[in-house]
Amino acid sequence: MIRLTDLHKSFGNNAVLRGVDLHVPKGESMVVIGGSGTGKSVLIKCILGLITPDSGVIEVDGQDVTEADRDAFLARFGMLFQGGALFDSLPVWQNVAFRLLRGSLKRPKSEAREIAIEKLRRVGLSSDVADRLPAELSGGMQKRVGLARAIAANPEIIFFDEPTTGLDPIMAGVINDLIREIVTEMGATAITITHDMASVRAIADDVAMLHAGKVRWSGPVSKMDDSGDPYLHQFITGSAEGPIEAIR
Ligand SMILES: Nc1ncnc2c1ncn2[C@@H]1O[C@H](COP(=O)(O)OP(=O)(O)OP(=O)(O)O)[C@@H](O)[C@H]1O
Repeated sequence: MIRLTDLHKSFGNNAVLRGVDLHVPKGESMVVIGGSGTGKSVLIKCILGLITPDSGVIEVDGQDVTEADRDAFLARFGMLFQGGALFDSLPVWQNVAFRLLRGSLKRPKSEAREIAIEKLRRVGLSSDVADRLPAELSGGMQKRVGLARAIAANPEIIFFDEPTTGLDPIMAGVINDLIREIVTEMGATAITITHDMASVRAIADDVAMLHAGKVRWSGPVSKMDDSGDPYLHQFITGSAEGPIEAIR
């Protein structure tokens, strides 16, 4: 369970988060949407402790994250970064097993490799990909490798940052379906940031829309189309007409 209460964060006079409240129950898939610059990445970075909020409380399973042991806390998270963020000089399997080869999750090398190959298989990649370099793979394959890395240590909580950016619609659909399947089978709590409405519909149990520093609307994905909220409606229909300024 992740709970954010009255989270504030400014950079100079740019007040990005202005009282964000958000609750993600255990095992649920929450998708956060909102225009560019509304603070979606800042929100995730606050949860991970990469950015310190100015005020507000972040709890994971009822514990205030500022009181948690850092290593043990981070070991519970998996993250699929925007653009994959693979290490070019490391073979695919070492990218997948990155966190299993060092730090508190460290395993013997042969075991880490075995886990990497199993996770690669889970995302639809065969073992002969393991010793290739990321640059030798297509964008869709790299995204799968990033996904395999995110789940390598069986995290309880997974963040997906723009998981389909740069992929063609068919590959995006494949990645969306994989994310949904994996989150369900792992029983993980997931938070996804995306602009891709197809992703929202494929991945979300619940949706939260950030606007003007707050959660403008949140609710089950099934209620999104009939929310009656003009901001959400404009966003999901991609319309230039509506309360959200199209020029930013
Ligand atoms: N470390 C930082 N220092 C100063 N300003 C920052 C920092 N990180 C983010 N910001 C600002 O916070 C605002 C929100 O940024 P953020 O990256 O969270 O937006 P976003 O909603 O994820 O946007 P996008 O959809 O375009 O990725 C922006 O105005 C950005 O310039």
